[in-house]
Amino acid sequence: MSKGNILLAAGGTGGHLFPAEALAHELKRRGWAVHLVTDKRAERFAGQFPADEIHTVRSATIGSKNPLSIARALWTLWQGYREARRLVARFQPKAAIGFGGYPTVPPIFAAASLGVATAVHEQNAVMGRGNRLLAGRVRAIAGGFLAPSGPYAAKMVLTGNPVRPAVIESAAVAYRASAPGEPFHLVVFGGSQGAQFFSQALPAAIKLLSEASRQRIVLTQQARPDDADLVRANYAALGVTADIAPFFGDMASRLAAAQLVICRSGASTVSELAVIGRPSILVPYPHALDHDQAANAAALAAQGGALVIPQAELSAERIAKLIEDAMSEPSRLSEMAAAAKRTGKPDASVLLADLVEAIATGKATGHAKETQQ
Ligand SMILES: CC(=O)N[C@H]1[C@@H](OP(=O)(O)OP(=O)(O)OC[C@H]2O[C@@H](n3ccc(=O)[nH]c3=O)[C@H](O)[C@@H]2O)O[C@H](CO)[C@@H](O)[C@@H]1O
Repeated sequence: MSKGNILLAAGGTGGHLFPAEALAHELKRRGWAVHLVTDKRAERFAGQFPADEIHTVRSATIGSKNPLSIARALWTLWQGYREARRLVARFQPKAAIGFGGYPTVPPIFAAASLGVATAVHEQNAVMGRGNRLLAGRVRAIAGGFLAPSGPYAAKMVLTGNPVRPAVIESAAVAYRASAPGEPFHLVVFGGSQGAQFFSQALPAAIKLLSEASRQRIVLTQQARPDDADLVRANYAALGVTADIAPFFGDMASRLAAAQLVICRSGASTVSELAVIGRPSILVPYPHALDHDQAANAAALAAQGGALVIPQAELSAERIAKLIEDAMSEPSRLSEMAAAAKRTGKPDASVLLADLVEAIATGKATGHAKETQQ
C-alpha cells in the first residue's frame, strides 16, 4: 500500500524537471505515490517521469517590465494558483516540493496555504526568482550547490542535485583514456535546449585541427533543430564521424563513453559530469537572467575537474588548441576525470528523499538539520 501522495512541482526546462524525476524514482522506491505538477513547456521533457499522475497547471513568467504584460502574467499565475488549490485539496499530499521556476510558485503557495508541508530544491549556486518568492513560506530549502547561509540558513540543507538512474549507472563506467592514434570521443552539448554558439564554433574549430587529430574524433553534438542540418553537413564535408541531434535521450551513456565534454554549466550538467567523472571544458551561458552558470562550475573547476572559459574568449583557434592539447595529454584528462568524480554527489536523491520524508511526517519543522552533510 502507498504511504501517501507527494506532490512535485517542476516546469520550464529539463534543468528543473530532471532532478525532480530523479527524486520521484527514489520516492516511488520507498512506497510513495508521486504527482507531478508542471506546465505546458516542460511536457516534452516529462516522457520518462515515473509519476502516478501528471497535472498541468497554468503558469506565466514575469520577464517583462511592461505593466500590461506583468498584469497578464499575474492574472495567469492567479488562475494557476486556483487550479493548484483544487488539485491539492483533491490529492491531499503529505508534502509538496518545488524545483524552481515560475511554474512552481502557484502549486507551492497553494499547498502551503492549505497546510501541506512544503520545501523547495534549488539546483543552482545562485537562487532563482521562483524559489526566492517561495523561500519564506516553505519549511525547508534544499540546495544542489547552495550551502546554508543568509536569512534562511536554519532551514537550508545541502543535498546536491539528484541525478537520474541512467547517470548512476554510467557512474560505474571507469574513465578510459585515449592514447595517441586511438578514437577520441568528444561530446558537445548546450543543456536541455541546446546552444547555438556550439553549432558555429565547433565545426570551425574542428576544421583547424591537424588531419591526424580530426581522424581520431568521434563526435556527439547536440544542435538546435534549426541548426542540425547545417552542422551535420559541415562535419560531413570535413570527413568527421559525427552524431548530431537536437536532444539525445541517452546522454548519460554518451557521457560515460566520452574522453572530453564541451558544454554549458547548467546545474544538472555540472552535477552529472561530477557523478560520472568526466573532464570538461565548461562555457557558462552568458545571458542568464537568474542563474550565474559560472557559479555552478566553480567547485568542479577549483578541484581541477573542469576548465571554465567565458564564451567571449573562445575563438575557433582557441577551441582548436584546447582540443588538440587535450588529445595529446591523455594522462592530464584522466587526472581531470578523477578530480571531477571527487566532487560528485551520487546520493543526492537519497538525501533529498530523507528530507522530504522528514517534513512529510512532521519530523523536520523549520529546522532540517538531520540530513545535513
Ligand atoms: C539557459 C538557462 O536558463 N539554463 C538553465 C537551465 O538549464 P538546462 O535546462 O540546460 O539545465 P541543466 O544544464 O541543469 O540540465 C540539462 C540536462 O539536459 C540533459 N541533456 C542535454 C542535452 C541532450 O541532448 N540530452 C540530455 O539529456 C543533460 O544530461 C542534463 O540532465 O536550468 C538549469 C537548472 O536550473 C540552470 O542551471 C541553467 O542555467
